[in-house]
Parts: sequence; structure tokens; C-alpha cells
Amino acid sequence: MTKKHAAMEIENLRKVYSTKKEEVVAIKDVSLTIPEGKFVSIVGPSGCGKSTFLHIVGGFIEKSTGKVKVRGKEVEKPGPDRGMMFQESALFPWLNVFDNVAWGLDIQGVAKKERNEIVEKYLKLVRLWDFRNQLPSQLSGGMRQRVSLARILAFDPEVLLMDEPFGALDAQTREEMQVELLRIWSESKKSVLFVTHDIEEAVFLSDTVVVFSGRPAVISEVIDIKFPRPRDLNLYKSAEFRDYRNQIWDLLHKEHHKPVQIVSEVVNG
Ligand SMILES: Nc1ncnc2c1ncn2[C@@H]1O[C@H](COP(=O)(O)OP(=O)(O)OP(=O)(O)O)[C@@H](O)[C@H]1O
Repeated sequence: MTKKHAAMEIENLRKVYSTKKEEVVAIKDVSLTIPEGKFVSIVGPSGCGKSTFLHIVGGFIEKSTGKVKVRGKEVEKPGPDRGMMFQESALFPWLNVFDNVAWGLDIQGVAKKERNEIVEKYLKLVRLWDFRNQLPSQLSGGMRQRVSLARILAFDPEVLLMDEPFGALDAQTREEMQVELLRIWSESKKSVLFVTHDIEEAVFLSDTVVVFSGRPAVISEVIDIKFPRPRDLNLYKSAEFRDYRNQIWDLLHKEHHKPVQIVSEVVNG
């Protein structure tokens, strides 16, 4: 029988950035296991190392020491098993919505008929099939992010890595996108690692919220969010929701008020 791996396994991860002047410890020692099919968010003070962590799992930044595995396979570089989404959609402005989603499939040499079926499937999933002939500039920010998501899902990655994907959207669009993301996630069943500044967003979306300390990042708390699914925006109004929010807020503000020397660890090269 083959061993069933977790979606993502991070063991004793450490990242030190070397600059001309100094060596900066961005991540001190983080271990985290994300089970298959779960939605896990990371919150933490600004500059604590959340993006660095996500980019290391994505294979875009090299780790210093430790182990990072996706479905049991050691991460060495970016790969199609990991779909990465950023704050700004990285769509080609000269291609229409359909061709933006089709582009990666063409590069992979997917036959035209199959490619067209995949593009249709995912544009329908993100509810943008009727906009397939529009250019990105003709869409709203939220719609552009939905096209980005369709493009990533078309690759059928094993896990989704999302770095503040709704950070540039207004508050109302952001909430709509959270609902949309949960709907799409429940249909696609991907494991998600989601970085956000927004505590409420993390509580609303996640099975688990991981709270990072100030830099250098260590995990200060792992909180399971026990709301049933499907979830809707009324959850924001519940007392339990506020309890989770306040618990995380307290943790982050405790971090914020730590003395400066603890927030920044600099090692001599
Ligand atoms: N290429 C680099 N060289 C040197 N230091 C870096 C580099 N990239 C990031 N850092 C430092 O590492 C720390 C972590 O940065 P990172 O962007 O991962 O934090 P973050 O938690 O995602 O921040 P934010 O929430 O503000 O987006 C920061 O102090 C940053 O200045």
C-alpha cells in the first residue's frame, strides 16, 4: 500500500537573506503540516516572513535549511503541482480572457479540443464564460482575479498558494471574492495555503489559522476554526466569529508590542 502524504509538509524551515550589510533571519524555525484538502491561512505582523514562507513552498525562493515537501515530493523549484496566485493578477493585457486561460495549456502542448474544454470548464466555474472575449482591462479587479484563478486551476495543480490575492480589492468586492473562493474551493477540493493581513478573512475562509510571530517568523499559535461549511457572510456577525477574531488580534498585538530587539534578529555573516 502506498503511503498517503500530507498536501504540504514543512519541517524546521529557516530562511536567512544575505544582503551586503548583514544577514537577516526572515524565518527562524517553522514546522507545519497541511493535510489534504484543507484550507490553511497564515497571518502575522507586516514583514514577519509570510510571503517568504509561501514563496519557498512555491519554489520561487530558496530556503536556507529545513525540508519542504508537497505531496511527499521535495520542493526544489517552481512546478505545475503548485498554483501560485498573487495580489495583482498576472494576466497578459493583449490576450482576451479565454486566451489568457488557454495560454498555459498551449505551452504544455495540450491538444486544442481538450484545451478548449478545460478553458470552458474553469471559466464557467469562476462564472466568467460570458466574458471570454473581453480584454483584462475591460474587467473589474475582482473579475481579473477570478480569471487568474481559472488560469491556475486549468493547470490542475495539487495545491494552491495564495499571497494576499484580494489585497488590492475594495472591502465589498473582497467579501464577494471570499464567498466565491469558498464555492470554487469546495468544488475543486484543492489544498490551500493562503497568506493575508486580514484576520477576519482568515477566520472566514479557513479550517486552520496559523499565527506567525514578528520577524524572524516562528509559529506563535495554530487555531482550528470550527465553523461548519458551507459558510456565508452572515458568519461575520456571530459572537463566535468575533471570539476567534479577538483571539488572533490579541496574539498579533502582543507580538506588536514586543521589544524591538526580539522583533529583528540579525546574525553576523
Ligand atoms: N530579498 C530580500 N533580501 C533581504 N531581505 C529580505 C528580502 N525579501 C524579504 N526580506 C526581509 O525578510 C522579512 C520578511 O519579508 P516578507 O516579505 O516575507 O514578509 P511578509 O510577512 O510577507 O510582509 P508583509 O506582510 O508586509 O507583506 C522582511 O523583514 C523583509 O525585509
